[in-house]
Amino acid sequence: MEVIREKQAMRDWTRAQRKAGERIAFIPTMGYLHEGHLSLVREAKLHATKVVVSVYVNSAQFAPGEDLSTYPRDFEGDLKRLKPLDVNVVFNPFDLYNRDSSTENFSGHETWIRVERLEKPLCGNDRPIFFRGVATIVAKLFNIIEPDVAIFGKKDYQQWRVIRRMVRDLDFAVEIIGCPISREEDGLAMSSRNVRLSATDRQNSLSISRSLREAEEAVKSGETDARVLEELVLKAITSAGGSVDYAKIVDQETLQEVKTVEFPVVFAVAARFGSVRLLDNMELQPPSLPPSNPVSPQPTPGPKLGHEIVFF
Ligand SMILES: Nc1ncnc2c1ncn2[C@@H]1O[C@H](COP(=O)(O)OP(=O)(O)OP(=O)(O)O)[C@@H](O)[C@H]1O
Ligand SMILES: CC(C)(CO)[C@@H](O)C(=O)[O-]
Ligand code: BAL
Repeated sequence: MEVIREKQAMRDWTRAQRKAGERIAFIPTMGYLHEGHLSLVREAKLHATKVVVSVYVNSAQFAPGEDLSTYPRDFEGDLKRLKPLDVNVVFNPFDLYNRDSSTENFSGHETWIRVERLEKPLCGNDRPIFFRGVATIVAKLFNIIEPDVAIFGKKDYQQWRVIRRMVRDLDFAVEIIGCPISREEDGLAMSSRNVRLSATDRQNSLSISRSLREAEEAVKSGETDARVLEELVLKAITSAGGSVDYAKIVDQETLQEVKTVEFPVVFAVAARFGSVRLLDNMELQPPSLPPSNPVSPQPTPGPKLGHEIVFF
């Protein structure tokens, strides 16, 4: 497993591999890796012959006052976790922006990607520059690494949708795959930030996944009123001491709020316990639709891996 820190060395590596007939999968991360990240690596190996994982905490997606300075980091631990999975390259650049050398700001960088509609709801309300930062860094990473396929987790559902849209709209030659959420045994969605939860908040944060499961059961029993379902989740989380940024049932494609659960929707939640902001979500199908109903029409059939594969 090679660690590459320079853009040009990364590009040279990919181009040499492609010349040799290899297919390259890429997993962008911000490090402090857990089983959720490793599940993306395993998925990547089903789609490619070589795997690149980036570890880069992208300051451009954090607004002032957000948790950039306390974001957990453990690069040596990350390498130990990736090694047994036969990852080929860990791309760990020092900095990817052309910054004014005397400051930490972005005065040397002025090009930003906005996915105008999809970036606005849900996390876009609470993190005003988040998706601009994510779309821009992912575009830069795609340009540097030039992967054939890139893997994202559906834990960050809106991020996955934003990236898919960017790839489609800007004609990136990369296939985007979304993977299911990996959970702890008790149901908490795995997240690097979980490590910052106090023992009490860790316990109380289970109200998120538990109430989402209750909402899912309610839908199975015939409840289709989105407001009723949202209220159920909101109450469960606030009663457990959490503060809800949003608990919304939205269309899986447009991320616009729906009134009733009549077509494939996703119940998306962001909630804070202490200073830790957690995301979780559940794709919901009304009982009348078969559970395997695809999220979106597939232009070409993909391999049957149980995960949504989108070709552009
Ligand atoms: N529990 C999980 N299941 C599946 N994918 C995940 C999970 N957690 C993170 N990922 C995916 O891993 C990739 C990198 O995410 P990132 O490094 O930000 O980790 P994270 O756990 O989401 O951290 P945090 O939410 O604390 O920022 C993203 O595509 C993200 O969706
Ligand atoms: C996609 C990403 C690596 C961009 O910095 C980040 O938002 C993440 O880890 O989900
Ligand atoms: N996984 C999303 C990265 C962030 O919250 O900044």
